[in-house]
Amino acid sequence: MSTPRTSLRVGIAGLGAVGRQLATVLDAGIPGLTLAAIAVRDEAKARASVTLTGSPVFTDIASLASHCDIVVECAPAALMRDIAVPTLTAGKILVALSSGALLSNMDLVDLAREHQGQIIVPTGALLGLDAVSAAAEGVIHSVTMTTRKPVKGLLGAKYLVDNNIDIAGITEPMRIFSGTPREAAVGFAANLNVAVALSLAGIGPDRTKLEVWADPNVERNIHRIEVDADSASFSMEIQNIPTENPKTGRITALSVIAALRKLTAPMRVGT
Ligand SMILES: NC(=O)C1=CN([C@@H]2O[C@H](COP(=O)(O)OP(=O)(O)OC[C@H]3O[C@@H](n4cnc5c(N)ncnc54)[C@H](OP(=O)(O)O)[C@@H]3O)[C@@H](O)[C@H]2O)C=CC1
Ligand SMILES: O=C([O-])CC(=O)C(=O)O
Repeated sequence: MSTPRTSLRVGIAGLGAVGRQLATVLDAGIPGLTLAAIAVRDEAKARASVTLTGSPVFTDIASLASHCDIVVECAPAALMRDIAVPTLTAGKILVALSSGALLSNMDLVDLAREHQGQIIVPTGALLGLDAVSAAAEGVIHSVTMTTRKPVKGLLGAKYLVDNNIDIAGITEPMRIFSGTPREAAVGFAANLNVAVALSLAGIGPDRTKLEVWADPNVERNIHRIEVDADSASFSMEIQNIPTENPKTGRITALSVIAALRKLTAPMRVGT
């Protein structure tokens, strides 16, 4: 009989909207995956925010990697390096949700290569990165994404503050940004990680085109993508139901679970 695959120890960095959902699903039991540790900054508050039957270690982000084989980064973007460097230096896997923060820290890819670690950017709150990466094996002519979010999913973004754009009282949809994912990663660090993930799968953060609308008439975070390539043209749209964090869709944590399952599954579906 062959040796059974060992269980991969998963660590969660940041117990917010995504982290709590991930912790709950992992704690309920997924074959091949064990919730080993959670990095938080206020342990008492974190323990009170989630009900777990298992006993993961509660620790800080500097020590997290030492308890795990995989670290899922679901913390504010500004903490990306603090989480990624110890994980990748130890040759482990980093699942990066604050994908916008990767653009200004691309040396992390070299660090992963040097230590045989790996950075996984999951599809997260988006869709279709399988088709976009397949098309990128040929020639993609253009990728355009239009994001439409309720006002509360955008309030407080740096771009709005820096440009004195007031969306609080709008009664009609308002186009608030037209540019690239690279620009959005700076101006909307907590709102448009999906655009950066799309760009990394396709034609990069400077050639991908992005429009962002604040829309008082929608309740979901809606992303529409149009791709024109030499292999296919396709368009797709996702309408995300927000979590308790209005910026974050419910499907985000589920996308991470699906990606983690593929690491040990005897059959993988999708690229
Ligand atoms: N790629 C994608 O598709 C998506 C990416 N995202 C991104 O994923 C990340 C997580 O999203 P979400 O869960 O909604 O965010 P939340 O704001 O709900 O959660 C972030 C958590 O990080 C914690 N945190 C802050 N500082 C530290 C620290 N020093 N050590 C440990 N924990 C800390 C916060 O704790 P405290 O409660 O103490 O403040 C909070 O619980 C964000 O960057 C978001 O932009 C989100 C959705 C989709
Ligand atoms: O891009 C993000 O970080 C989150 C997002 O739009 C969504 O959840 O729909």
